[in-house]
Amino acid sequence: MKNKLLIIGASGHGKVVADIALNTNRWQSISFLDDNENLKFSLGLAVIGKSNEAIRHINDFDIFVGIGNNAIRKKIQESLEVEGATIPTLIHPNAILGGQVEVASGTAVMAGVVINCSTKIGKGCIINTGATLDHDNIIEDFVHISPGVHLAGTVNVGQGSWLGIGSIVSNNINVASNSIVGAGAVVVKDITETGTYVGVPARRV
Ligand SMILES: CC(=O)SCCNC(=O)CCNC(=O)[C@H](O)C(C)(C)COP(=O)(O)OP(=O)(O)OC[C@H]1O[C@@H](n2cnc3c(N)ncnc32)[C@H](O)[C@@H]1OP(=O)(O)O
Repeated sequence: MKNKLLIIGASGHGKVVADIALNTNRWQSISFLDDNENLKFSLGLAVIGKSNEAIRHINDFDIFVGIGNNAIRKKIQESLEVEGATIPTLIHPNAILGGQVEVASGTAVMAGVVINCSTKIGKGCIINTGATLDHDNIIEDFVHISPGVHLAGTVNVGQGSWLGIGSIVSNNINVASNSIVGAGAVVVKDITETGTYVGVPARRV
């Protein structure tokens, strides 16, 4: 671990990521890279360059991808991994994690999240504000669990999926990779085909 953190992406999601980092008191300095040339500061922290300049900072900074889009976050994190960047996990001090919970690198766990025991979260995920993930869940890499989502026990969410705000997944359900579950949807059956699912009960659109 280094004493400086660089966050790629200084807009909404990047700011929340920075806010977690500030709350952990792990880094002496935190700054951003962002492609918006007009953005000089975000959350009072300096934007020091563009996202394609990350590699040159690898020896001096831990680097975290603060971009909400799953596919873009995956692409950038994987290129950083190839270059040997140190990619931390960011867990808000007011998140509650049970026993034998694993959270991989590049994943952000926001304030108010509860993750119950024996759940595994992959790399580059977003576990957003106030979401609850119960026991024995498996969340694969580069998933976004939006604010206020509730996952019951033994739910598997495939790589790259996005569960929209306030959605619910019942127990023992599998969600196929790269699926989208709409805001407020309730998933009561396995999602076996990648697609967009909305409503109560959730149906493909
Ligand atoms: C901190 C943060 O901000 S994290 C981000 C949180 N944001 C979210 O979670 C947003 C989640 N997004 C959604 O729910 C979106 O509506 C999506 C992704 C499911 C669909 O978006 P799009 O692909 O643009 O679909 P579109 O808006 O064209 O809707 C298609 C149809 O599905 C319906 N629909 C869309 N979303 C939903 C939903 N959540 N529930 C029920 N019906 C829906 C629309 O009304 C429309 O129906 P119609 O054809 O009869 O008019």
